[in-house]
Amino acid sequence: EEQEEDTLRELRLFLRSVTERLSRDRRFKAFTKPVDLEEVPDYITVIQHPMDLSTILSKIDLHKYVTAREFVYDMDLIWKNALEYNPDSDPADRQIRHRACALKDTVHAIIRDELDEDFNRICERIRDSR
Ligand SMILES: COC(=O)N1C[C@@H]2C[C@@H]3O[C@]2(Cc2nccnc23)C1
Repeated sequence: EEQEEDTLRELRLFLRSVTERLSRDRRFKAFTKPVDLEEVPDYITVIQHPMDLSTILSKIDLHKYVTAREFVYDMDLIWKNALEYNPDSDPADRQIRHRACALKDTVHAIIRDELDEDFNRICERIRDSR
């Protein structure tokens, strides 16, 4: 009903604010757009489910997320993909893995600090009812 749409609208506002904050952080530049599959042709053979911040922003606007849990699942894809595709000891791989870990810790800290538990439970009940 209308109250549910009000709740989901508020969730989208929160998820956009988190995603835009992360997109402005210079540490996360490599995560802002999809990896270019023409520049990196083997990427799609290694990573089955690519994800990036611009794709998450598009999914928010397409109403793909009804809970923060689904949003965090896609955020976790970003840093897990980076750890998987960049495993080597060379400085470039180490730098992107460090940034991937920073992304993971930042996302989880923002959700812990800024997502109200009762609001989250209302979103989860909406999802379970659908
Ligand atoms: C999230 O970003 C990544 O996992 N990567 C891995 C790719 C390998 C390396 O860096 C990336 C893009 C790139 N493009 C051209 C040549 N080499 C590279 C970004």
